[in-house]
Amino acid sequence: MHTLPPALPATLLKDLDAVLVDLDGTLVDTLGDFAEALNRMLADLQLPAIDPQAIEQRVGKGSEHLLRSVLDHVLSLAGQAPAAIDIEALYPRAWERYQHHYLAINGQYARVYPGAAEGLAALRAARLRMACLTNKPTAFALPLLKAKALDGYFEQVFGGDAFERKKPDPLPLLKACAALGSTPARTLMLGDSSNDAQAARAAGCPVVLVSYGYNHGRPVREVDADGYVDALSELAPAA
Ligand SMILES: O=C(O)COP(=O)(O)O
Ligand SMILES: [Mg+2]
Repeated sequence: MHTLPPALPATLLKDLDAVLVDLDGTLVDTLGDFAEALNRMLADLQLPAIDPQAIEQRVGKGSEHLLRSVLDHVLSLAGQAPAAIDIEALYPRAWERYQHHYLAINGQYARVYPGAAEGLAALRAARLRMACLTNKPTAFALPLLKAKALDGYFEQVFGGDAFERKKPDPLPLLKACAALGSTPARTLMLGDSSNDAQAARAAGCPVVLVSYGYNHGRPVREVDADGYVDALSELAPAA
């Protein structure tokens, strides 16, 4: 089992007031939901389907980025030059269809990662204030958290549309810290990708990454962070 590196002091949780928790790839394995909603959307547009593996590498920078990247991928597979104009011409209908399908299946092809609820319970028991901070649209994040019985842990839920910019920009973290009445130095970011880590570093938040999520197809330990865990339950203080 991987243990926390020395860079993550055992006392880290004692030096915190708050925690910001990422959603996709950190709390919930949503790749099945992404695949189902994207492939239903692609079928509506009479475009070829996309493999979950190709989707996984494209998750993390929000739904608008995901959709453009998926359209670009399937158009090039279909032998069509991925001219920006094609994508932009398809985008409004793609977005409308994607939203429709995602909301219809939200959570049905997704599962909470082992140890995630236990980890959140431990953070709550440590009296830390908690917000969910995701690049997923708020309208997708709220029903997903509720469907997976994770909503009760969070005072606030900030989606990718909550602020002017998304992770890896530090702005969402800075605004979420302010909303929780905490300072970045005393607010831990828990995430799964370089987007979470870069945003945290730029905001001045400590950051711990899970090893099992979506990091654009790259090993997560390549990403600069204060620690890595194989399950959020590892954050529970040793008895
Ligand atoms: O929807 C995404 O692109 C990723 O969402 P996340 O920030 O919860 O990982
Ligand atoms: Mg994530």
